[in-house]
Amino acid sequence: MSPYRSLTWQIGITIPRWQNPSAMQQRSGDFFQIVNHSVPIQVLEDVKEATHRFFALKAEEKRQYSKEVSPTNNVRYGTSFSPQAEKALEWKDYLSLFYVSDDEATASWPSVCKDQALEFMKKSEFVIKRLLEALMRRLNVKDLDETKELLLMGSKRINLNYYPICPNPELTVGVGRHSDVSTLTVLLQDDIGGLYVRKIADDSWIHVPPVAGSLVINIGDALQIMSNGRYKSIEHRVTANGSKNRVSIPIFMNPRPSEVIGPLPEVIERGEKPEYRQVLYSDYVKYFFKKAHDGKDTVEFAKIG
Ligand SMILES: COc1cc(/C=C/C(=O)SCCNC(=O)CCNC(=O)[C@H](O)C(C)(C)COP(=O)(O)OP(=O)(O)OC[C@H]2O[C@@H](n3cnc4c(N)ncnc43)[C@H](O)[C@@H]2OP(=O)(O)O)ccc1O
Ligand SMILES: O=C(O)CCC(=O)C(=O)O
Ligand SMILES: [Fe+2]
Repeated sequence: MSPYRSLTWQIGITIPRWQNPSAMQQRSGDFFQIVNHSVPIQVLEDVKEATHRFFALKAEEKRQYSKEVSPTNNVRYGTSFSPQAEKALEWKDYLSLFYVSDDEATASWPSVCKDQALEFMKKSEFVIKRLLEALMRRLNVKDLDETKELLLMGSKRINLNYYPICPNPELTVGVGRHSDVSTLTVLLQDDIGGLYVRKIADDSWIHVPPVAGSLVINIGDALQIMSNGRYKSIEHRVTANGSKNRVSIPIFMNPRPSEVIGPLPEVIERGEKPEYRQVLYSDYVKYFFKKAHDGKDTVEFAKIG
């Protein structure tokens, strides 16, 4: 049994103590969806609405947050993933908001969406911590103390993704195949569909059906590295849609950029061979953003041998 499978079992029995039972709604490989997660449904609805509101702004209003002119690196509006490196652009616009503090967010995030984005982040923290605690227990890490908490979730980023109707959806993608560079990603999708995850066993793709009120949980590369490969970040992609606009809102929980990450001491203390070297997290993220989406290749950056 993979550690992740037993984690999903663990969550199934742990969640009744935080909120309600029936946490596990859908699960496929290393992705799963949770319901009864304690984030109020209204908060989810509000942030989806706020996302539509931001992308409905006039082009010149949105453009003031683009990389070229945004007064802060913490707010970035753009198209596709890494346009300078891509042969063809992805059919997606995004607003990426890096969390520094409530005051900074209030001062610099766009007013049409900042309250709703902040509220979604804050209300998700409880479930994220419980998930990380459960994941850590399987790695022999008993306590999520302050140092571990900073290592796992010392920096947070929320993206508002907008996938406009595409006239020729078969000719492009919404998001190319990739794994997230986060520790853990909590993703809210709307009811349109189009997110697929890759099944490790046979290389096939599984659609992640929208489930009302659910959150998709996705393990990222940072946790793959810290768990010495016991947890695997999952490859995923999004198709373009020929008839409907779609939004999704991922919250990426990350190590701080200045953190050096590698297999956790608790994982390798019994002589297990480290599969990954120690890497500065900001170097890892810069490497990710430098190239077009390329499946799970980013993690090779940290692989030994
Ligand atoms: C957009 O489609 C996406 C996005 C994603 C995103 C996933 C994540 O964000 S996971 C969490 C990432 N980790 C962090 O945010 C950690 C904290 N941040 C940092 O450490 C730094 O911001 C940095 C990422 C290391 C970059 O900092 P800096 O050294 O100041 O360099 P920059 O000039 O700002 O950026 C370098 C290069 O990367 C591009 N870039 C940076 N941030 C983003 C962003 N949020 N979204 C898109 N691109 C970004 C930036 O444009 C620069 O490119 P140049 O061409 O200008 O060199 C997952 C999947 C998707 O499809
Ligand atoms: O839109 C989605 O469902 C997924 C988006 C995604 O993978 C990302 O932003 O990293
Ligand atoms: Fe992703």
